[in-house]
Amino acid sequence: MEAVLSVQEMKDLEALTLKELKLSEIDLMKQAGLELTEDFLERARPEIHDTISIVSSVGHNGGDGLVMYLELIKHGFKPKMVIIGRLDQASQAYKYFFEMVNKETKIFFLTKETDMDVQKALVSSKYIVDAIIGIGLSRPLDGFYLDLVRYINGLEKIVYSVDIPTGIHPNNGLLFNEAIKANYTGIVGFYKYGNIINDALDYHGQIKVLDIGLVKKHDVMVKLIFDEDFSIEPKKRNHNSYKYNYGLGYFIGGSKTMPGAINLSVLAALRSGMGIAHVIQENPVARHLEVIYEDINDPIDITKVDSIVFGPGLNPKHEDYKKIYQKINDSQIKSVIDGGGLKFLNLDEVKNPNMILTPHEKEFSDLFSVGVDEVEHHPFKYIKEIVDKNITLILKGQTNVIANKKHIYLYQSKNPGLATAGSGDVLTGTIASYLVDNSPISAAIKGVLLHSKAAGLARDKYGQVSMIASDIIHEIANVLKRG
Ligand SMILES: NC(=O)C1=CN([C@@H]2O[C@H](COP(=O)(O)OP(=O)(O)OC[C@H]3O[C@@H](n4cnc5c(N)ncnc54)[C@H](OP(=O)(O)O)[C@@H]3O)[C@@H](O)[C@H]2O)[C@@H](O)CC1
Ligand SMILES: [K+]
Repeated sequence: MEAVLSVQEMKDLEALTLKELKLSEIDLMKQAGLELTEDFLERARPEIHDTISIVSSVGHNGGDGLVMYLELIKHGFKPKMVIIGRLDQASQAYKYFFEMVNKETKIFFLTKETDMDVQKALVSSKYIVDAIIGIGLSRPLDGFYLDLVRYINGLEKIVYSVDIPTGIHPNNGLLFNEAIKANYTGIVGFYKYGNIINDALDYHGQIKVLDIGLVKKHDVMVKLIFDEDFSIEPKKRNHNSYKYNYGLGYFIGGSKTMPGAINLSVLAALRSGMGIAHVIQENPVARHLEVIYEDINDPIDITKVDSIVFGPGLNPKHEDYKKIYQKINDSQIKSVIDGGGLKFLNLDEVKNPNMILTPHEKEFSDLFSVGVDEVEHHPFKYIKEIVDKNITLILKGQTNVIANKKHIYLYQSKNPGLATAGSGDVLTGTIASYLVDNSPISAAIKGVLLHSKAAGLARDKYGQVSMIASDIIHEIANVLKRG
């Protein structure tokens, strides 16, 4: 599990470190540059005769680049140093290292007149270090900056980005207009939001977080989690037990046009260990031998049910579903609200503290009646708004957000094969199964992890293009057999 910070938290931590450890900005920049150089040598593995260009602007990201220059020459490399921006705006710490580099080499300053020289330096390099802009990026790139980033991307060199690829918004991971496509990124101190979410995965290349001796922050709410952080082992089975010991689930959803969704959910739950499952579906088409099908008008005794999935493939125009939703909301039943079920939800009227919402980004933005763009730009603002209402949230995406009032966990499956119809329905089933014996947040985490591991096996078998949602269900068995 790794802390993920906002830019402000990172800046506060930097200030705290300087104060508590009585360090100067020069000390900290030096430490960052040292760690970045070690990482660059270790992961990008340049050979001593390889040509390297370090491209810096005049902020502290550029300062890290200057220290890298000084370290690389100590290791026997002969890098070229390119600087863009106005030196008169640089900090004292930057100027300190600038003077040292200036004594060692002829620096290429990027201006209109020197444009061709810089191009030549970059073209002749095997490696380019991007120390242009880091977490101080405050607006879209334009002018020389934009041209430079485009030029570097066009060269297809081995690029190592310092802290974050230049052009990625440090607080939301979105591309402003253009960003460096890195092969490696050395992240200074701690993950920032911009290293993880939205466009981040497509621009960072391989990442590593570098310890530069910042003081540790203990009250971090946002954390990146990994498979090994949580056990997903299902409930142990006794010989002397029967199906109700492993949970009774209700699965409500499906419609004429989407009869499969609720079936994917129920089958995933059964495969994940749920003991017995009922489906309530308008016009059931597909019927599975292991499932009990009920009519939408049959009364459900909600007090006997261990968990409910409400919504996959559900047609929200159907009035009877509204009554069921109200019953769920008026109770404390552990429930997963997904797809069409989310349409009944009014965030200000949620009463049930055991609800897990599983929207994708569009459904998430619909909950607030805002555009997708808005939630992409300010994801944590909206996530906090939901969890403050005592709701557990799984915001599905290439980075999944799993959150409640106390924690915001980020989890990356790194499996583009998951972008296939029905994979979200399967997820509701894995969560429902864990809900029988776990709190909503634990079930949410375990459900996401099991789903992701099973999807990983499905990808290994069928490839990320051909894998489909049913394959994920089959592979649940292989994950649990192994685990
Ligand atoms: N946090 C830590 O503990 C440590 C952090 N460290 C390092 O410091 C980095 C953060 O440094 P930072 O705050 O100086 O910001 P940085 O990324 O260099 O950018 C600011 C410069 O970019 C400019 N600029 C902005 N947008 C622009 C645009 N669109 N187009 C053009 N220019 C633009 C902006 O200009 P201005 O907006 O002032 O005109 C200013 O000149 C961090 O990523 C890490 O590498 C380590 O050294 C030590 C420990
Ligand atoms: K950078």
